[in-house]
Amino acid sequence: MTLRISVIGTGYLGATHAAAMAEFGFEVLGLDIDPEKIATLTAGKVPMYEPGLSELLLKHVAGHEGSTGRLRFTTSPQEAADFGDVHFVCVNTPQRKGEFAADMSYVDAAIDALAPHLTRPVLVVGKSTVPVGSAGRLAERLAALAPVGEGAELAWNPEFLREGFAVQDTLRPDRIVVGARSEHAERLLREVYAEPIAAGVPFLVTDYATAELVKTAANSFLATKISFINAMAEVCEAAGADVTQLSAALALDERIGGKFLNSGLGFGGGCLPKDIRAFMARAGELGADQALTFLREVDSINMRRRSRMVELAREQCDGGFLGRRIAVLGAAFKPNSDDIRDSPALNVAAQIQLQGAQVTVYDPKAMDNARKMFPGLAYAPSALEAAEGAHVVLHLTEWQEFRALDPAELGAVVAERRLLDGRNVLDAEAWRAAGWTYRALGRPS
Ligand SMILES: NC(=O)c1ccc[n+]([C@@H]2O[C@H](COP(=O)([O-])OP(=O)(O)OC[C@H]3O[C@@H](n4cnc5c(N)ncnc54)[C@H](O)[C@@H]3O)[C@@H](O)[C@H]2O)c1
Ligand SMILES: O=c1ccn([C@@H]2O[C@H](COP(=O)(O)OP(=O)(O)O[C@H]3O[C@H](CO)[C@@H](O)[C@H](O)[C@H]3O)[C@@H](O)[C@H]2O)c(=O)[nH]1
Repeated sequence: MTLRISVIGTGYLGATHAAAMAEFGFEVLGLDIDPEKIATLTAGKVPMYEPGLSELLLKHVAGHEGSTGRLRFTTSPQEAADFGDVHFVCVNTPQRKGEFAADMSYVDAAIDALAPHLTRPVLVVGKSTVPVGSAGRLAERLAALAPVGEGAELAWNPEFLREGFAVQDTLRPDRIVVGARSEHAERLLREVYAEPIAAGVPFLVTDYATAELVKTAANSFLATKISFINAMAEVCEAAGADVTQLSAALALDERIGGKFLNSGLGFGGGCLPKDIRAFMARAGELGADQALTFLREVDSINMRRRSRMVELAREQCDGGFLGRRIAVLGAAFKPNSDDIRDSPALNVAAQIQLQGAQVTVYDPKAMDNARKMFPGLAYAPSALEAAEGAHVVLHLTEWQEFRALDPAELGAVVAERRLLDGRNVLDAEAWRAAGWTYRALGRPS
């Protein structure tokens, strides 16, 4: 009999994971505490923007014409407990308010809601990003609360998907890492991931702590690489050098590589910033804080990008924002996503608005989320309309749509042709040729 899988938490990670499990051929039940999200998913709609996810959902959500019917959703933990042989925990682990540490209350609540209904042996698999040591603690909590006791086993299987590529990263990840305490758990997860394993995806089995650490170490490395190139951008700016040429040259060294070496406004989102901070906090608890002091620097370099961009915008406004109109292109923390969690673009927009400018934002997909979180900013339905009457245009999220903008067309509607490229991807020469002042972080003016 094929495995039945429940996915607890159907946000960016869980909704994609649930659809991918259905694509692998399993019967899947998604569980969330948010009834609106569950209603949307049940209607075959994706509550966020993630390329390819809508198609995958419609292919599998029960009750839709032509669907396999393998994917359903619920708000009842008891239904999920009765249904699943394997339960994936995909709930949020945000940064605690006013602290660096991760807020584990959602993971704890998910286990507490599921466990009392577990009356037969099952495998609970953590996918959320958690501080090292959490899996050991949760395994005990689970066995203590489940009527089946240690028959409710825990494994840890961190997730490495990138937003914007979530579907392909879930169906064919670079690697599958599993922290497991028994051969039974390993066997079940090999069955779950039989398809990617058959396609050659490496399947690594470790203890709990190592599996948890692979995740936080990977995100720390990625964040460090971005902050490294942004630190170089600061030096380039001081020395009159060009960081884009520098990174292109570094990238040709195969040992360094060009991925995650794009300088600009730095990293944001619901993962890298909070994950490096939670990692530092956890290392401190473990007495290993010295090992990660460099991450403090990685974080500060990253946050300095945002203030430097505000400064550069002020310089372009001849020293003062009062009464100036600023157009901000981009609100999502990265292109191909509507996610605005810790978005560098919106952080810069809000700072500039606070300092007296009139800021108008446009983003291809993140407008609704941005409006909810930053109701004080103005929004326009297109890049062209956002730019109307602007004294400075800020390009802060590198959507393909912005690369295709016509500098002459935009030039016709702005008050002044001043462009700040926060992502170092626009064609400086083309903009300058159309009469624009083009400035970017870490590049000569
Ligand atoms: N977003 C990503 O790209 C990504 C990638 C890898 C890992 N992660 C990690 O995965 C976890 C989830 O991230 P996300 O971006 O999907 O978050 P999210 O906020 O989009 O989704 C979390 C979902 O869990 C639900 N939830 C909260 N408590 C619940 C409970 N007790 N029972 C059922 N549902 C509950 C919420 O309502 C929400 O829908 C985090 O730990 C994150 O660090 C995220
Ligand atoms: O060269 C680069 C690459 C990225 N970024 C920025 O870094 C942030 C994060 O980008 P990315 O890592 O692509 O997005 P996420 O979807 O947040 O994915 C990261 O966080 C996830 C959640 O933990 C992990 O699963 C992924 O492996 C990890 O890449 C964004 O603001 C990007 O604009 C740069 O500034 N320069």
